[in-house]
Amino acid sequence: MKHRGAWLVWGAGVFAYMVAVTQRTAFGVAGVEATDRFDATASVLSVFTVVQLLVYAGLQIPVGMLVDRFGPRLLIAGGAALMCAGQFQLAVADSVGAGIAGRSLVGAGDALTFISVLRLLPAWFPPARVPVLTQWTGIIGQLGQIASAIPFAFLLRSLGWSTAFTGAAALSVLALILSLVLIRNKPSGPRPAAAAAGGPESSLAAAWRQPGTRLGLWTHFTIQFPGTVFVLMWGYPYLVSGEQVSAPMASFLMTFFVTVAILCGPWLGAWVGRHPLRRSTMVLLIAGAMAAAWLAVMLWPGPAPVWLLLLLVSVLAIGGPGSMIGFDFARTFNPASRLGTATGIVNIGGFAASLISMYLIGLVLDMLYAGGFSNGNLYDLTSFRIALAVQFAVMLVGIAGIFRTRRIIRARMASEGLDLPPLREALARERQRRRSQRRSSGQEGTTGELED
Ligand SMILES: N[C@@H](Cc1c[nH]cn1)C(=O)NCC(=O)O
Repeated sequence: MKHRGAWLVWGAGVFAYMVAVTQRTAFGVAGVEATDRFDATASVLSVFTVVQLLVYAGLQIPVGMLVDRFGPRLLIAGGAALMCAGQFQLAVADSVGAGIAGRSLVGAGDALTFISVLRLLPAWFPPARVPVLTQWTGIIGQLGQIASAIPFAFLLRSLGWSTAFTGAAALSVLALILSLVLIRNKPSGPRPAAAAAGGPESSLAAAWRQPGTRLGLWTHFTIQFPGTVFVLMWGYPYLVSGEQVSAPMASFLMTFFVTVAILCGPWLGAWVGRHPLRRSTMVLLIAGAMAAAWLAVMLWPGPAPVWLLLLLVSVLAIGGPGSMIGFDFARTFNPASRLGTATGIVNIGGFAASLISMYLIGLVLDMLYAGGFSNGNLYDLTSFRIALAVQFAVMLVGIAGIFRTRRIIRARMASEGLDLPPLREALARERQRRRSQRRSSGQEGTTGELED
């Protein structure tokens, strides 16, 4: 049952997440100014991003356990406070060390936010609504990038570094106030399930032992990273220097990425709600589509045509909302008492895979350049394509993880008498269900045939 005030609680949580995404992405917009301010090279600047992501990923499990112990409200507010401190530190920083300290605080505050906001959903909304609302949380959060790309960038260019970062810090003060005023961990009334018995260690061990959590981790690992690597690091230089795309076209492709991610999120959420037993199949299909799109671009003789790049960007963009299926696994396979811990485990996947891939791609590019393969151009098209192909290896690791954990889950289901019908049979039943639904006009079906 949905509870009174649920939308306000969720709204404040989503606002806090959107602000976190703004803080996360603000530094990327300030690259040129940061080079001047810190007198730093490109590789030193990339340390800012890597440290921030490392802090974010490293804190996921402790934060998940803290959410289970103290509830989301305190953590969302704490996250906003840390990000405010981090952006203010950046506003006044004038050395690389001081700047990295600011980015670390931002990464820590960011780490506290997303899984805490997801933790609010099952407490306030009926289970059938949670997959779609999980997607909406992700989608609305991504709009935070627009706040850093437009108003923050405007402040930076017109009023300068310190004012822009102080303004960003002020945004987190607003998120802090709203979360303290509007967010409640759960509706008032009788206390639901008690906290995990046996303390934090056993909650972590129990969440990890649950193969559904690991299936979520491998899901997030496999399909979130190709898009993250593309948007956060290598996509723009690959398009402009490798594929010889003009700068405005590259920016258009990046914007197109966000648009596709926003458009397909609700559809994916609704699909997952209707076909919970086919979630991993959807994940594998998305992974296959990503690998096929990259392969087509890499094998294209010479620079790829724009239509193919649009196709690539669309498929990569589906990875963002697609990876949210990982959180759905965490939610449906774990009791509420350790949901934060399980969600934290899942959320490490995509960020770990992204960091590994970003590093390996840079390493291969450097090796090809040093070996004289790149014709004196670090970002030579063929070298770039070879370097980007390391993503296939990372993806294979993830797919192997999905198959392994899915096999364990299906074996457990079979031992409990829950046999999954073959996909072809399930699809035929689904078609049959749709036909009879159309015939009995006006009657709305709520469950899909694939659920049986
Ligand atoms: N998959 C992303 C969020 C997302 C949703 N739609 C597009 N991207 C994710 O896992 N986010 C975690 C975070 O902290 O932002």
